[in-house]
Amino acid sequence: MRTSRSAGDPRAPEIHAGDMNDSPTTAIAVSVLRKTYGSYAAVEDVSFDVPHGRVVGLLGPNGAGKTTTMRMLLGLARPDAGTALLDGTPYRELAQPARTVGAMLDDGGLHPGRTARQHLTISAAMAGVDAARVPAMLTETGLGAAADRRIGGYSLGMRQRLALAAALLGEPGILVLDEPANGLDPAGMRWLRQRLRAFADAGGAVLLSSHVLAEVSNVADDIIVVAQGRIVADGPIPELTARYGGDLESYYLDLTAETAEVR
Ligand SMILES: Nc1ncnc2c1ncn2[C@@H]1O[C@H](COP(=O)(O)OP(=O)(O)OP(=O)(O)O)[C@@H](O)[C@H]1O
Repeated sequence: MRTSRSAGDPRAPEIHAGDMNDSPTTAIAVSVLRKTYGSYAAVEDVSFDVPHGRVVGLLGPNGAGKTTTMRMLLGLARPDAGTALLDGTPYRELAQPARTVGAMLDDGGLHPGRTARQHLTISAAMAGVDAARVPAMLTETGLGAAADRRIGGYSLGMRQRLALAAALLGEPGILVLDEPANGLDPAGMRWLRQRLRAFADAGGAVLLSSHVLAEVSNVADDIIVVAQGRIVADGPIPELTARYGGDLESYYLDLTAETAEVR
């Protein structure tokens, strides 16, 4: 279970300490995480947990600290303080990272001169995953027909599909996805929504960031809202938005109105 749930006043901070137990139901445990760039605090005392079986949307204005939080979770940025654990272990200490967590950040280091098939085959080898999964992932993400074309000629949505295929390659139990729906066509969005739902229903945990609130409403169970590096709300969408008739956009815009200015 998550550590803190409170509908309360939607403007009231709902900050809570992360649950540091290593219960097998806790997929992601972030505790008092902090990251500064010079004297600038991009992430300040951020704590939350994501249990297995849930899809959690990480929301916040531009520059709020979402990507920085995900980068620390994935061992790509070193926290100044705090911990970020995946199934109880920091990313850098995972024995087989690709089997624990699938990630989609930025463009995932896609090489324009390679084909999607080559990219996934190399990714599989690096992750210690059976390359036999590659054709299935290409088909599942709708890239079968484009698999042998160079990535340099791919559209944004095609690159997103490929990044998702790479994230799913190791059959991980956790997904950390930064703006996964960005550029996807309606069929791609529906596929993603259904795939993430099925993933969570089978016991997987998903943390995804998005600015498309309607899409988050459709796919996520819970949301975490960050503003200016701090968590300002955390809980199930129906509870948090009850006073807004379930309208996530109205709730979110009200909550973040005072922090809408990009830092
Ligand atoms: N390497 C860096 N050096 C300096 N500042 C950085 C660096 N990375 C991030 N920041 C700053 O930290 C803050 C948080 O950035 P971050 O990318 O985490 O925001 P975000 O919530 O993901 O935003 P967006 O919705 O626009 O993607 C921003 O003000 C950003 O400029």
